[in-house]
Amino acid sequence: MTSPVKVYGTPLSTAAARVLACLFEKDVDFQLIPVNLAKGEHKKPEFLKIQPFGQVPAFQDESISLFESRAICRYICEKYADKGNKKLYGTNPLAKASIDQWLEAEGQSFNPPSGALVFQLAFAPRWKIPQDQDAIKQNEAKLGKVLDVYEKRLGESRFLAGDDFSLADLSHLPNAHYLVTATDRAELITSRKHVERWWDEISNRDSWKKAVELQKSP
Ligand SMILES: N[C@@H](CCC(=O)N[C@@H](CS)C(=O)NCC(=O)O)C(=O)O
Repeated sequence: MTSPVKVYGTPLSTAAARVLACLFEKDVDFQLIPVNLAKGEHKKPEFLKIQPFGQVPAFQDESISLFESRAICRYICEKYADKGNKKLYGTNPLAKASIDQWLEAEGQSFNPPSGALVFQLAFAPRWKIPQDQDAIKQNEAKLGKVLDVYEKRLGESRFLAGDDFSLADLSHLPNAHYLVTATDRAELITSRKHVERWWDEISNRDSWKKAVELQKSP
């Protein structure tokens, strides 16, 4: 019997939540090994051996040890191609290319401004860090422009990469979730008809609901 894959991190981390949602979508058993960021466990030498940048998540499966959430998700999809949602990372080069394109758009265009807004609006107040109003204004404007592109795309296509829910859609869930549920800028998503329809559909997937459930008892 093979042992479950290991995820090091906390489900409250957006990057770790991406990997957890992917594992649920692929129906792959995992063991979550808590890393307490508040206690600085991610900067300890033992952890730096598996994540040299000192960030969560880190991941281990048999002899492989990986970091970077999107790379981990791609590995899970390739290694466990026959399990769970088989279309999550496409089944042919054309589908994969489109998924990769929107996965890159998430990492390069959506994540920076949405991550900055989530940090400023949801986490800075919790951690008693002063909010940077200029950063909020600039990132809100940047994210608005990105979401205008998404609005057009999602007016033509049910999901970002086509007719099927994919890793590209899944990868947006953690930041979008905090934006909608933990900031007062939910309208960035809900004021755009097609983006809102997409958000409703992807955030109601069982895989994401299970990842959110884990956040309640991290
Ligand atoms: N690009 C990385 C980002 C990882 C990341 O930023 N993790 C955050 C939590 S969401 C973290 O560990 N922050 C603590 C730190 O940077 O010291 C990934 O996708 O895995």
